[in-house]
Amino acid sequence: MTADFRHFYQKSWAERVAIVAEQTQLSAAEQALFKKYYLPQHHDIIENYLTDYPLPMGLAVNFVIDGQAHIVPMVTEEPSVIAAASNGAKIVKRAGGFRTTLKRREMIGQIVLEQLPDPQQTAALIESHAVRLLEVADAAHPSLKKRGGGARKLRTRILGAGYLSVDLFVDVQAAMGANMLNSMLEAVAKSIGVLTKTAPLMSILSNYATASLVKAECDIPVGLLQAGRYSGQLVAQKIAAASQVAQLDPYRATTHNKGIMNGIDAVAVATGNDWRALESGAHAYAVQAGQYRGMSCWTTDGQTLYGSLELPLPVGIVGGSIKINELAQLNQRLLGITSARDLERIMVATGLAQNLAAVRALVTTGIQQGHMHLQLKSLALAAGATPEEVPRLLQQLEQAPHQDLATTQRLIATLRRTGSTKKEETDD
Ligand SMILES: CC(C)(COP(=O)([O-])OP(=O)([O-])OC[C@H]1O[C@@H](n2cnc3c(N)ncnc32)[C@H](O)[C@@H]1OP(=O)([O-])[O-])[C@@H](O)C(=O)NCCC(=O)NCCSC(=O)C[C@@](C)(O)CC(=O)[O-]
Ligand SMILES: NC(=O)C1=CN([C@@H]2O[C@H](COP(=O)(O)OP(=O)(O)OC[C@H]3O[C@@H](n4cnc5c(N)ncnc54)[C@H](OP(=O)(O)O)[C@@H]3O)[C@@H](O)[C@H]2O)C=CC1
Repeated sequence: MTADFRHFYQKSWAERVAIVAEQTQLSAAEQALFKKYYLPQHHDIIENYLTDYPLPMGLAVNFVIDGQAHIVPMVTEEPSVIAAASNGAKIVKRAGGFRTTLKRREMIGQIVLEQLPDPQQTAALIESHAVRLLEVADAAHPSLKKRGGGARKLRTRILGAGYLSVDLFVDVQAAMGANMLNSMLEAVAKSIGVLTKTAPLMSILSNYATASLVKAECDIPVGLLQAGRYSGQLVAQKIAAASQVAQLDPYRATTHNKGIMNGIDAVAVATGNDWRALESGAHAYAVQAGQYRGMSCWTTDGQTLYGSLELPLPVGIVGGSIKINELAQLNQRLLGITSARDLERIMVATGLAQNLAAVRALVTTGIQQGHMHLQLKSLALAAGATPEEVPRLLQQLEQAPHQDLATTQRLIATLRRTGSTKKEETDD
């Protein structure tokens, strides 16, 4: 790289493409990709914008949540995620659907004070001015109060080593609220600075959104879980056992939780929400009593499988880039939602459906049968197959002793040479 990237952000789009093309020796065809996915309005969303990056969007079906039927748009690059969510949702639908509970929806922000000789005294001083400080918070973003939201509570926590966290709880209404809350926190921090005669270290929302918890539950008669040669009762026992392992072992819990986030992240992206915020909050919440554990819990009494998942899911239906993302808007219509609370309920149910399908597959056929069957399409495309060649290749790949790139490339070569993959079949 020899180019000077100073003020790169002030260059026009064509200038940026020319610089990148020269620096990395891009062909005309490669540069054309930037144009293919370019959306002018996205210059205003991120910095140094070059192009869009397409991800597939599909629909998970069969969801019944609190008595309402839903289709769930999901954006994901991973095969079998949407099939699995639909599969889990179908089982729960037959059992009457998911129930959800959402008690409150507030975001928490922190103002951290440092080097305090007597944190307890500072905490008491701040708490004695709580009413005034809540007014300062509301004045920093008055439209929120007009909408029925606003600052609700102030709490102090002594962190040790001379640090004190002042936590502000805010009802952010239909938004995720990070920016609104940050503005409020910075205003309150100034007042606290004057009050305590110390300059706060920092002010920022916390993604550990414990005041935005939502829970999904389901009760499944074991007969609905039967899979191949496994009775429903046995499948229920094995799912409960897998759930227990995820409570005991962080190695398993991490994968168990990845399966849950397969669903939640895909809905977060489809609705224009900040999936990094959800990921960090969800994993932090999975650390109970000092150990990282499975986020969901499955138990059985031999007749019914009981499932539950509780997570902090601070999402919005306005704010951030949601209003300027046409597909995020359209997806709210597909979901049939008009509030952030509705979106939280659907997301937590999607996580539980996803988890049910994955764990049921793990304890019966194994994950590869269903997952690899769908993954093979990606493998065929990655090996260079045309969409027209994929169906014939899949038939052959299903039979092949090794479902890998080299085998797939050999099958494609044979198909193109002979019009059939038969020869490769005998070669292998
Ligand atoms: C893949 C299935 C669903 C097949 O399962 P199956 O038994 O062949 O499905 P089925 O024929 O009984 O169909 C049941 C329903 O599943 C859906 N379904 C079924 N097939 C499709 C398809 N092709 N496309 C779209 N939807 C599909 C569809 O809704 C269908 O209902 P129907 O439409 O027939 O009324 C099943 O094996 C499964 O759920 N597997 C789990 C796959 C999974 O979790 N994938 C995620 C990637 S692996 C991972 O990242 C997470 C993990 C596994 O590590 C987490 C963990 O360890 O806990
Ligand atoms: N740690 C983190 O997670 C951080 C995340 N972020 C980012 O912050 C963004 C989210 O912040 P957020 O404050 O939600 O977004 P915005 O800054 O966009 O604020 C919300 C906007 O929605 C408008 N609005 C319209 N109707 C409503 C309603 N009914 N309820 C509430 N607001 C309404 C508000 O209008 P009005 O102005 O009239 O009130 C405001 O303009 C995300 O992009 C996230 O990635 C930023 C910093 C840190």
